Amino acid sequence: MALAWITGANGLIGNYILRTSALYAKGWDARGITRPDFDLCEFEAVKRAFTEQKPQLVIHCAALSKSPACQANPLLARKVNIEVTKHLAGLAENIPFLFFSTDLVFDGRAGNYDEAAAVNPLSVYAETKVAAEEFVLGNPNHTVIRTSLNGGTSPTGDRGFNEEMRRAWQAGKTLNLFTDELRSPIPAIITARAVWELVSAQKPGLYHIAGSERMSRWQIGEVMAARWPHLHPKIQPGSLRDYQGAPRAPDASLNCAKAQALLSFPLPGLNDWLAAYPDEAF
Ligand SMILES: NC(=O)C1=CN([C@@H]2O[C@H](COP(=O)(O)OP(=O)(O)OC[C@H]3O[C@@H](n4cnc5c(N)ncnc54)[C@H](OP(=O)(O)O)[C@@H]3O)[C@@H](O)[C@H]2O)C=CC1
Ligand SMILES: Cc1cn([C@H]2C[C@H](O)[C@@H](COP(=O)(O)OP(=O)(O)O[C@H]3O[C@@H](C)C(=O)[C@@H](O)[C@H]3O)O2)c(=O)[nH]c1=O
Repeated sequence: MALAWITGANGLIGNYILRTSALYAKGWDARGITRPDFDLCEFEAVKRAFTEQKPQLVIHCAALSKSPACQANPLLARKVNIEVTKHLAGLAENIPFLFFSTDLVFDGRAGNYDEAAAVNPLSVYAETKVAAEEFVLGNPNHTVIRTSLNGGTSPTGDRGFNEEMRRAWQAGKTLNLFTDELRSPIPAIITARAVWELVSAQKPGLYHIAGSERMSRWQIGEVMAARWPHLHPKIQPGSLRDYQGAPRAPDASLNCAKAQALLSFPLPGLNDWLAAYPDEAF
């Protein structure tokens, strides 16, 4: 079987892509590339490993993936999210390369964005993603996947939006959740299945892969609270107007019709998926 590198494999999405490879990617020998293997900013070490291992596919999930962290450390955000991506895409020039971008490349004024919509990043995180996308899409054999809030169980237990909420409630905190911020939340295990199907389709390019239901952060909080009543979850309605950080996109919901046309299954809405899998760890 041909070797596939999954960078960021200790993270939320990368770990699901790795874990589901036996199920959804039978032709691939998926190898997780994690920070303990090497720091992706050490370009010589990365090049040596790439030359020795000769992967035939790279799914690049590694990133500085939290908006606040990127806002606080723009240089590191650009190094990891742009320069690392450029280096890996360069090494993978002649093989399929898939890069993860975000719904936050949009300013959220319209919502229901398709792949033809104009980007307008409002944060450092989003700016780094736009710059990396442009480089990756310069290679017609490479792919950019824009996704929205992903949930699930991560190796560190704190990477999914659902995990962040659960930890806050376990600590007795009250979550102030925006009623006026809309996203397209998706279980990361669904993202992983869709990514493997895109790999099999061998149709590189730009794709949106996200949940089919547009939800506010408040609505997401309500469904999470209903799933864990034993945590006595406390939420209160909040507004973007009161947020002190970088400007936020009011409606970054994604239109995923282009990817959906290639998938063997319907991209679910979060509510429907949670109802269908009440016992799934989430
Ligand atoms: N999760 C979400 O809701 C969304 C995610 N995305 C994008 O999807 C991709 C995957 O996101 P997600 O899985 O949530 O991210 P995580 O933060 O869960 O995982 C990112 C991984 O990248 C690794 N990493 C970061 N810097 C380096 C480095 N210098 N060398 C080696 N490894 C490094 C981290 O290692 P370590 O564990 O050691 O810190 C971590 O395991 C990212 O590009 C993100 O921007 C886009 C939209 C939504
Ligand atoms: C959702 C939300 C956040 N916040 C605050 C908490 C936090 O400090 C800050 C940033 O929110 P988030 O951490 O959700 O970051 P956000 O900008 O929503 O980005 C998220 O979506 C995509 C892009 C990802 O990559 C995820 O990893 C995650 O970073 O806003 C609220 O006060 N109320 C809310 O309802």
